[in-house]
Amino acid sequence: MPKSLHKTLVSWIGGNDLKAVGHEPAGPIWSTLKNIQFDAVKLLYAYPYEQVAPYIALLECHTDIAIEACEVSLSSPVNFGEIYLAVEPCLARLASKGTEISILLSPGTPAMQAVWILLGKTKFSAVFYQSSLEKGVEKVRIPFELAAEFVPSISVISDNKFRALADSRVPINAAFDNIVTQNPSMLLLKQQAQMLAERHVPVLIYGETGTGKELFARAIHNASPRREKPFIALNCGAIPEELIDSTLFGHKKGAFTGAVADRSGVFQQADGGTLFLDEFGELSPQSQVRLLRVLQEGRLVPVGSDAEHPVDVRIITATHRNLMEAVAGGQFREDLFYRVAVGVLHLPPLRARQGDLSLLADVVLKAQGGQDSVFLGKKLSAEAKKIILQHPWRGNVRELQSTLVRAALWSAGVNITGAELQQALFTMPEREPELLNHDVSQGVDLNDLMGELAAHYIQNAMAHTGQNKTKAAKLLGLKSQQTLSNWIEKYGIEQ
Ligand SMILES: Nc1ncnc2c1ncn2[C@@H]1O[C@H](COP(=O)(O)OP(=O)(O)OP(=O)(O)O)[C@@H](O)[C@H]1O
Repeated sequence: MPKSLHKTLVSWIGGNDLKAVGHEPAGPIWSTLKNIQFDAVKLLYAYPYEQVAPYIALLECHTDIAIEACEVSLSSPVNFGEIYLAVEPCLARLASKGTEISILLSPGTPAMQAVWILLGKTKFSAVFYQSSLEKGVEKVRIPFELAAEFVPSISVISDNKFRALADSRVPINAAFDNIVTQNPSMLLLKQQAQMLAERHVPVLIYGETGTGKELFARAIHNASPRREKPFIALNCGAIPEELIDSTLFGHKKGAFTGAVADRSGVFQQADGGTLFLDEFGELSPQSQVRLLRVLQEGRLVPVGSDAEHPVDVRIITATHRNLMEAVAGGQFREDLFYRVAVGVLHLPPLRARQGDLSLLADVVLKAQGGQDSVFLGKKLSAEAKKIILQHPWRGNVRELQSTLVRAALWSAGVNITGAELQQALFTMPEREPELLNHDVSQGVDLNDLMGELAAHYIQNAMAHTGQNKTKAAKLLGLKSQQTLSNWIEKYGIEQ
């Protein structure tokens, strides 16, 4: 039978693919090409050409199918707007030739995966694959229709609108004014959050504690068409397992001991509005199943009741855990992950937000002045600002806020001095590394410990240099590539 369609695999080139250079090709792309028959492969990459060229050459030696690789310039691998603008024309060109598009989801960042799913499930009808060491290459079943279930108006959102929204000159909605920043990556995140606010898609916010996940969630709600309806926040990690069902879905009087009256759950309280599920990664496997069912069916049954209630909430989830890793490790349900991880935002920790410390400090002090006259007119002296800029904030805006409040409370005059700020800082004791913590009286195996240390740094250096032994040896202060190989062999270090 003649082939009617050209079957093309499309993928970003990821770090695990590049590791293959110098050996047999490995990584998700090669595994997929080995296992599934395609007519062509189209690869996008945001790594420097020098790093990618040897990989492509290696692939070409091992396969006869046509390989086309295309460099994409991204200011950040999580920039949704830029990723969209790179990916959309590529898929459009393939679709216009009648190509059967298959997308490999594994390589790339969660933002890249989210854009693949958005486009591959809406504008272009694509088949999805993923490849992992544990499960090999699999076709991915994405058990929902984005266009039908989440974005009924997708067809009326024109490319121009999407492009305009992706363009950083779009004015930020006032709902985002509370998010104080002058850091370029945070400004972009505000733009992306605004894009997501306008559409009824679930949002997943990653970030260390106190980085502003709830602040973003509230801003998304306030900028969305649901702004007049409730915003309900729930910390999933703080609810005991036996109460999670009734907290989420409500209960009938008498459903269990202590249920003295009917009570609505957060889904009902947030009806028509937004439900923010913080510490989402902490939900137990049982709760994950029940939540998934409610999200799939759009209906819930309160504990102890027979009556079904329709669910009309927008879900925003937040976590500090890497959920992709939790999915790979089997602790988090993959189907639930894909259901909530449509719009993904990664909030950087405070220590990575250049330019924000000083600005935030001023805003926090001013805001505190509005709440309590004790703080009115308090200012940071130049010395206090210097200490703030030099302090290794662990990532947390809350830590900065409470330090400033303490310093302002203790300061005698209008100006907070350096000494007053220093006094207000809590310094965390450094944790002694495990490696130095063994009890010698119980005996230690020095060779094992040396091997552990060597493996840690050698693997890091190899990853950092794209598996280039000469460069890695240099980074580790070793004489040559041969010396590095000797270490690898001596301690049996896996690469
Ligand atoms: N960019 C910012 N501008 C102004 N305030 C901020 C900013 N980021 C965080 N904050 C403030 O820091 C505090 C912590 O923020 P938030 O509760 O949103 O963090 P979170 O990531 O949800 O924390 P957790 O993970 O602990 O729940 C809040 O008082 C918030 O207003």
